[in-house]
Amino acid sequence: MSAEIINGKQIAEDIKNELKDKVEHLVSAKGQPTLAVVLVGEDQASKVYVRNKKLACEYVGIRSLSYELPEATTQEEVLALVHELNERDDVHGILVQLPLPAHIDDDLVIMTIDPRKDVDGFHPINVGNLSIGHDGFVSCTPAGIIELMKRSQIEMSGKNCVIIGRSNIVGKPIAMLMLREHATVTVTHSRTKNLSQVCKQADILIVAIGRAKFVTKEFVKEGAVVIDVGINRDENGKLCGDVDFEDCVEVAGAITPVPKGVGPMTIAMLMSNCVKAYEKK
Ligand SMILES: Nc1nc2c(c(=O)[nH]1)N[C@@H](CN(C=O)c1ccc(C(=O)N[C@@H](CCC(=O)O)C(=O)O)cc1)CN2
Repeated sequence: MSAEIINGKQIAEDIKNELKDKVEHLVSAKGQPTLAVVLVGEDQASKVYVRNKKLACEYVGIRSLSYELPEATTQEEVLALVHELNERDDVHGILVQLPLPAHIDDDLVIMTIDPRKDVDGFHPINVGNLSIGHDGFVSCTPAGIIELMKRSQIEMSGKNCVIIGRSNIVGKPIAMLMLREHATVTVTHSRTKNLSQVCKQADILIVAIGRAKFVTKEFVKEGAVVIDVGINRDENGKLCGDVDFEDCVEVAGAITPVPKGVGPMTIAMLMSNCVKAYEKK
């Protein structure tokens, strides 16, 4: 039996179309929703993501203000820009693309963003709100995973969910969100014993470890939902996930591909957070 392949690209398009309609009706005396996009340095992947975010903004009807700064920009200069954007009434969301160059402290920059404009959901106040179940911005990749499952009619309540990876951007927030959906959650990492056996207990397996094709069919229970958050290059330079797709597709009940799985949802949820920031103002 072959798994259902979850089409993240199509679901992301649907979300952007819904947001476009909403923005058309929302735009008012408050002016156009506006996202400030800050990119520092020359990371090629980051440049692609930022370009795609700006294109998504244009599609949905969000104005984007672009700050593309050279690698040599100092931490103080980035912090000064964030302070300036915090103060501006016509800026509703601030996005600082990660990773920042090594001489800039990511955490300090994130903590400087006004939590009400933190559309990435990385600020400790938003992370705290998520963990106690209060309203706030939820980081885009984990929010996208939940939306992907909801729109694919995947039941989460009461299911056994195993997450591989404990990063602040994906592993920890997706654990909180799966708890919110009433799943039983296990977070695994590099020191977890018998990893493949733990994963094989999962009804829903979420993989975010950044190792190309790490998860093979030995990790997957027959019929399980497999969500692949990885973006890697294989030995031939081809884009691939953390899951060995060809191997797992025969065992899983549903699976996300890479590309066109979770990735596009990250950008759709960023758009959703921008509209939310605008509505809240
Ligand atoms: N400030 C942030 N920085 C980073 C985030 C983030 O959410 N906020 N996440 C990642 C990168 N990322 C968004 O910024 C991101 C990654 C991948 C995709 C995506 O659509 N991927 C495509 C493939 C694209 C390709 O060809 O390379 C897919 O999976 O289909 C979107 C956004 C780190 N930094």
